[in-house]
Amino acid sequence: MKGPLFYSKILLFGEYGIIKDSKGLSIPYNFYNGALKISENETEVQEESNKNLRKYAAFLQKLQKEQPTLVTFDLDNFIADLDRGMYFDSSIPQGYGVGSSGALVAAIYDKYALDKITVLENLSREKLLSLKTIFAEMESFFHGKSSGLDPLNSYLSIPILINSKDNIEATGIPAQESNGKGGVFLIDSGLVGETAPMVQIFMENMKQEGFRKMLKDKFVKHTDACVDDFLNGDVKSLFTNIKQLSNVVLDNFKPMIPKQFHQLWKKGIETNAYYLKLCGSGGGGYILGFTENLEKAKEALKDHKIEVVYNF
Ligand SMILES: Nc1ncnc2c1ncn2[C@@H]1O[C@H](COP(=O)(O)OP(=O)(O)OP(=O)(O)O)[C@@H](O)[C@H]1O
Ligand SMILES: C[C@@](O)(CCO)CC(=O)[O-]
Repeated sequence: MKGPLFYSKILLFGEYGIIKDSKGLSIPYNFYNGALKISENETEVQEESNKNLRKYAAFLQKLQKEQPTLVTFDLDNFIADLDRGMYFDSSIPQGYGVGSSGALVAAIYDKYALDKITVLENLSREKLLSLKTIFAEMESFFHGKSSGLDPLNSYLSIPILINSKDNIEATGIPAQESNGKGGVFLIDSGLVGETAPMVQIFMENMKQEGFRKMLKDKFVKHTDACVDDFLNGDVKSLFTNIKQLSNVVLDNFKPMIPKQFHQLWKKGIETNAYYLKLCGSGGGGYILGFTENLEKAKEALKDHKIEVVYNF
């Protein structure tokens, strides 16, 4: 047995901000995917995945007991499938900011949720919001606090615009320029990051008034502007705003940027060759880059592995 594929995602804008009501824009990233699969002779990796899913089944049992009106699952079937060796067969790297746990949550909801909201029906704003609320609870097992956006993106496989916490919509993004000079790219930091401790640091920082003010007056402001510019195809304004965002993140989100990238981050801002931002919660995994000139950026970053994900 092999279930449907669920894809990785890239949160282009909105990490952390969306926990506190900024805009956000998340797009599917079809390069990686995962699916639930049952096979008899399990490898070590498959066994590990199966073990993880067992812990997750116990969590879902508790969740549906505590919040029966939110969501319920066919847990008997889930556990029976786990006994038959089911695991999440996934190429999505874990702790890389591209939503491995989100794809897993989407796959489990798709297969085992009762009365589920399906992709095929007309998805009103209310239904999208219900889905996001369910996914936020389901993903909290992996993340601590979660917005639910990653699983939603993976489940629907379309770009999602977050206007605010309770106003989200499916959206289109401007078509790519196939021979555009500029682009968005991923840099592999070579380190595994963990979302939960990063979100914890953020929540701790949010207890300080100065940090809250910075978030509202700078981080959220630039994030919102970047989302608007990206969707409007206003590339010139986008780069003005992304430069500011890159600066604010370097100044205020240091624990989320691996040390060996601080200098590289700064160099981008100083030379205007590229601008870096967090990809998801940071702390390792991928770093997102924006450049008006991919050739120039590649030259400046020639010691690093780069994957282009969008062309301007
Ligand atoms: N194939 C898999 N099988 C079982 N569990 C998995 C699998 N892939 C991911 N997970 C679970 O998801 C966790 C990783 O989730 P985490 O939120 O830390 O990172 P991420 O989802 O890759 O990154 P981000 O949320 O920043 O995009 C793993 O520790 C594991 O519990
Ligand atoms: C850091 C965070 O904002 C994005 C992680 O992809 C957490 C979340 O909202 O799920």
